[in-house]
Amino acid sequence: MSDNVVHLYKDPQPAPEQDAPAPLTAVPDAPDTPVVPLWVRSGQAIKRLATDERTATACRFAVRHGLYAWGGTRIVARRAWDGRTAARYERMLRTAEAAGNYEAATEWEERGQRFRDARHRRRMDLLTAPIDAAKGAAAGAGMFAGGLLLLGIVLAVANEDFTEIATPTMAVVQLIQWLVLVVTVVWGPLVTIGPWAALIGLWAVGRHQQAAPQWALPANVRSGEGEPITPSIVVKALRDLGIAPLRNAIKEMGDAGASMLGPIRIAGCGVEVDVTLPSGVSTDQVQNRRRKLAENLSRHEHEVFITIPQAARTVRLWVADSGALDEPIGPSPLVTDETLTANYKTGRAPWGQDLRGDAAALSLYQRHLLITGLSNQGKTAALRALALWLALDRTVEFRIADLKGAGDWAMFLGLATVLIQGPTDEHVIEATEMLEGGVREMERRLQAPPGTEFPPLILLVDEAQVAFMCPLLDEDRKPYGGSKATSRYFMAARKIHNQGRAVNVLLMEGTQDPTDQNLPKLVREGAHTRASLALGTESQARMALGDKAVDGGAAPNLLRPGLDKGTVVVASDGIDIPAGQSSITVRTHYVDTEQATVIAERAKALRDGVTTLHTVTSDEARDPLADIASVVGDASRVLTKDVLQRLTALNEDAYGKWSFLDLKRVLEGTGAEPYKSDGRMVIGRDRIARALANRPDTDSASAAE
Ligand SMILES: Nc1ncnc2c1ncn2[C@@H]1O[C@H](COP(=O)(O)OP(=O)(O)OP(=O)(O)O)[C@@H](O)[C@H]1O
Repeated sequence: MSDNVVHLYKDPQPAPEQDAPAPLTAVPDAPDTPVVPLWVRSGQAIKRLATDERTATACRFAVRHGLYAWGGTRIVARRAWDGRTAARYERMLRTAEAAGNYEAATEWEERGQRFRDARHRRRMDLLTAPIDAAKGAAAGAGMFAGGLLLLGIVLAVANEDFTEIATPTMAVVQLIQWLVLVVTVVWGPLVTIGPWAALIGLWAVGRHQQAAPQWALPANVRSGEGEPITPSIVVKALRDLGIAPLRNAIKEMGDAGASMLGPIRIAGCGVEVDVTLPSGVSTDQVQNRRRKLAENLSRHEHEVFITIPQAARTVRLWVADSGALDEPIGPSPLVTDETLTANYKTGRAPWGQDLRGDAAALSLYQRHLLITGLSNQGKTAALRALALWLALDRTVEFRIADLKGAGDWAMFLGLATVLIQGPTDEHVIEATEMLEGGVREMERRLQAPPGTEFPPLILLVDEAQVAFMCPLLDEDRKPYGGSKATSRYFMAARKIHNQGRAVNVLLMEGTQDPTDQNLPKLVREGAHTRASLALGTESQARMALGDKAVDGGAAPNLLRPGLDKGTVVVASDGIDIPAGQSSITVRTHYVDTEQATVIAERAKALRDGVTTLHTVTSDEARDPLADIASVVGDASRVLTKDVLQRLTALNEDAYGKWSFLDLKRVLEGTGAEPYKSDGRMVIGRDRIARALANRPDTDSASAAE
């Protein structure tokens, strides 16, 4: 019924909530907060006050300015003492002696002696000086009085007035009276102000010299951020290095410890200075304290490089301008200069900048290369930049195995003659066979008549540690990985290292996080150019670059993973390394994958068109399917073992190293794959014939795509 009722008034609005009487709730009394005793509260307040940053700043301010006055007094006193005594000569003499510079020591001794003689003469003169001074004063006073009298007489005669004789004398007397008056008026304030003025002078000297303890100095001075490197800062940093003989020798030298330093030269985004260490201090003692030295110079550890130049007992410090190393370097000439070409023999790959900011270019001519580093530090990018430059020389052939296979080398498709991409054991087998193919080519070249010119063949394996760690055995039970005399990858790499250089068959390897297992000693030492990005430990740095480079100051283990991406420490005779140094640090230009693809396209344009193999077949352009068909002959089926034997007999070079896997790989997808007959693997004549008849015109096994 209610549905039929039409109300004559609007729907009643619900009563506004505020009109409803608020429900009364009983609020309990706030619980009694326990009263903290006064002494605790006072203690807390004092603690808060004492630890407040503003209190610390105020204390520092007060102490600093107080000590400026005290420090200034010491400095002025010392200067006065130096000026009056032979202390300065003594100090310089000790400095020269401590530095082993006996010639300078003799000279300072002579100068000191001359100073003493002159001082002695002055002192002797002082004995007779009062009498001479009295005589001089008496004579002067007499002459002055006589002069005044004469002037008075002249005035008296001129004015015809006898009283004028005394006028000049009286004028002088009055002048003296005035002077006395002035002095008596000024003296009081002078006595009051004088000491304060002197104090302000001393304070100003102390302030100028920052003569207060380090902790009391203002924050910006304390941190030394951006502080330029001056001789005194370097000497102080060396003194506080914690090497007792060095500290003592510098103390002996006094302020002039700077004589240990050569000139401070601007070098790229930092400065460079040679330090000749006093006897008893060895260069490696300084090298081992790189972090402390950097901190003493108000720099981060990675901003200070210590190398050993040729001069004996000398270390060369390179100190970056604060933060300069974190600035990116510009793009690679490979990217910016579209007309750039390369010359394998005479050219150098523009790789980056050294720390001095000079272009760092690497010659790859007849040098095997090894680049290592922790994961994700820019190893592939650095290696690829070199390969891309080399690709701009159209005579260079590349065979590449990327055992990560994430597409970092994909742009070499159509540029490299072999491109293997992937991390599986199958890929390792292919990479090994690629290297063995390189060995065969090398051996062929070695047998050529002397003087034959060979085009460069670059065998490049990225993530080579995957190959060394591969546990797979071939059909002869020879391991692909490992570092035994039977290890196939290892032995192929060794052979190329031993003999490939002279015939331009070169191996370039990129590996990660080196250990003795994933980068055997013989392989690391076979590379002529060794480069390393950031590494974890010094022992890894030794593996990557060799003992000589590390002993000479190379320290990729001190690069900062993540922050120093693309920075490589290089030991090679293919790059300009300052005399006496064994390595150089290069900040490489980053060529990303997109840019790399563009450069690769340019390189392809220089070539007539290269067919890239994704698997490795024989060196000669043979037709394996046809060869298999021919060795199977009329028999309806032949054991795969026999097929392999017959293939070897047909062409030892092409098929001598073939295994069952090769046979299977070549026949895969053709419909003529090996199959089991009577429990043994065979190849069928009819199937092969069908496969031959049905195959497209181009051989799919070796087609580019
Ligand atoms: N020269 C460089 N300057 C700045 N950043 C770089 C440089 N080279 C590489 N990087 C950065 O480092 C990243 C990793 O580079 P890359 O793939 O070459 O390292 P990787 O050491 O080969 O890594 P992994 O071996 O772990 O695959 C790049 O994506 C890039 O961001």
